[in-house]
Amino acid sequence: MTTMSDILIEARGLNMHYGSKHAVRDLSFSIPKGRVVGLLGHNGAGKTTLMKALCGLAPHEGHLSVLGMDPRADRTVLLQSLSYIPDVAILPRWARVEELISLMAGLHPKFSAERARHLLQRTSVGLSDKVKSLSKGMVVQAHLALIAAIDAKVMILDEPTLGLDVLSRKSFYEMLIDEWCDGERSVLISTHQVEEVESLLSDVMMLNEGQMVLNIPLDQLDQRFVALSHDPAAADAIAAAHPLLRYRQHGQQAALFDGAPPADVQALGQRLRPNLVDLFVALTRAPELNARSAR
Ligand SMILES: Nc1ncnc2c1ncn2[C@@H]1O[C@H](COP(=O)(O)OP(=O)(O)OP(=O)(O)O)[C@@H](O)[C@H]1O
Repeated sequence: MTTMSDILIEARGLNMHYGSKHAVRDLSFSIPKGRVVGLLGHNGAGKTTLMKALCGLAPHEGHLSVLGMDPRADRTVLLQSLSYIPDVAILPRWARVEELISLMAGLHPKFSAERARHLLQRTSVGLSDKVKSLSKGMVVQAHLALIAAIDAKVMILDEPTLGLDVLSRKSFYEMLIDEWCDGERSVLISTHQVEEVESLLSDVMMLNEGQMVLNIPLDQLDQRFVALSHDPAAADAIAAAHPLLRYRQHGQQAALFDGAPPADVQALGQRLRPNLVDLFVALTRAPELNARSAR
């Protein structure tokens, strides 16, 4: 059971604006310790904006607490226990990796140079390499090794594997999960690679046009959503039961329901495991569905 002291991040009635643009709308959620949370949403959904608020980089309205602090007012103290990798690479190109380690050791009280060197051994990045000589994937690995060497409680990663090939993405996530996640710390990751992160995540939050359309632990997906594969002959009866989404899986027609459809409809198909990609499509494509899905 999660207690109040386990909550690392809490938002209630969070709103954010850029001028007249309402980018984040009335979000309420909490992230306890020990979670790996995926933040999903189409381009412009509000993921980066929310992450900036969590790091104290953008003003917000409503209640927001990160590690018990107000991210805007307590930013300097908060950043000792919160690590953030933004969606743009920020490692200085002129520096050698070993110089970055010395720099971090001088700047951050919770940074361990020894740990950074250990983490770098998992990568193909050498200590004497200059950042400008590294490939995009190597820069991301080096960045994660530096950030994961900080003894923080929360890590915020904004599209960390953008532009990387599949092997680099895999080794990035392996390092994160093996070396940083310890059951106490939590990480929030925004990504468009929904399929790929599904097996890593403990929870998923989906944003659509600034609103939360789903916030659920992945092990509860099966309880809430019902996916059925069915014969073409049953299509009309299935459609009449108002599924969230009709799609094809393994060459068969399928339908996804929010909650169990009536027993006579369930009897028309075989139950499938709902996957995150289908849910994402269902909950973020049709605005009229979103209100009833955001329970
Ligand atoms: N500096 C800014 N000034 C004005 N509007 C902005 C600014 N930054 C973002 N927005 C707007 O706020 C909304 C949310 O943008 P945000 O960058 O948070 O989306 P995102 O989910 O991170 O998208 P992406 O997946 O493309 O990175 C969008 O409509 C965007 O145009």
